[in-house]
Amino acid sequence: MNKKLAVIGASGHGKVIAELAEILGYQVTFFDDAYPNIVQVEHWPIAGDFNALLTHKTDFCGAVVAIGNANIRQTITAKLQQAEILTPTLIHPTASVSKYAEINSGCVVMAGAVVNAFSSIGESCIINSNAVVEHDCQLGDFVHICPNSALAGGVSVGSKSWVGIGSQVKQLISIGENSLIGAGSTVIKNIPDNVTAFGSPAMVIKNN
Ligand SMILES: CC(=O)SCCNC(=O)CCNC(=O)[C@H](O)C(C)(C)COP(=O)(O)OP(=O)(O)OC[C@H]1O[C@@H](n2cnc3c(N)ncnc32)[C@H](O)[C@@H]1OP(=O)(O)O
Repeated sequence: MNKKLAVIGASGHGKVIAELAEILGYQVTFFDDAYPNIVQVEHWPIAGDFNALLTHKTDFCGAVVAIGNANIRQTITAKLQQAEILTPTLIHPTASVSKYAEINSGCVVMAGAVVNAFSSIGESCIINSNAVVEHDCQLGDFVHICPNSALAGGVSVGSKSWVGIGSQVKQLISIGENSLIGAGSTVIKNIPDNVTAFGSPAMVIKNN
């Protein structure tokens, strides 16, 4: 079986994904639009830009978008789907994912993360190292739950929102779409769409 996986984005996040993919038995090839200005990331060569991947797509069993920016992740994911390139979900062996949870395609679930029963994770989400998504949470597409953040039971997070590192969200809270929760926040009231909020308790600071 072809286990050659394209990783798009030669970033720090890309390096973590590359190692995760290797742990899962894939052979990693990077693609990045900075090519040919950048031809290598650590010991991994960069094979070309995104168009090069499209040209050689039949060489690969799929691709992972290793880009933190949700809008860019969304755009590239759409192009991959248009090109009929599969976007597998990668789950680290030390992550704990309930058999009753649903995780859509293109997600990465990093080391030590927990996704508990009856939670639903949208497309191309990042559940980062040691993040906790408790029972009955609903995450839209392209969400990022940063390292060491915890969503209590029944929390919803709208598409393209970002919960910053080391934050916690009280049970049944709703965070809107395209919103950003700053690092180290405690969210105890609902957060609307398109805002940045931070602090303990988290307050809306600005419109995005
Ligand atoms: C594997 C990984 O690396 S995953 C990435 C993890 N990274 C994160 O989670 C980062 C999340 N980002 C943040 O927390 C950012 O600080 C943001 C987005 C909330 C704000 O960023 P900016 O809009 O650039 O704000 P800026 O840095 O200019 O700060 C503005 C003010 O808010 C304060 N502030 C910024 N972030 C926070 C925060 N999280 N909590 C409390 N205060 C904050 C600053 O101290 C500053 O205060 P001052 O005006 O009194 O000096």
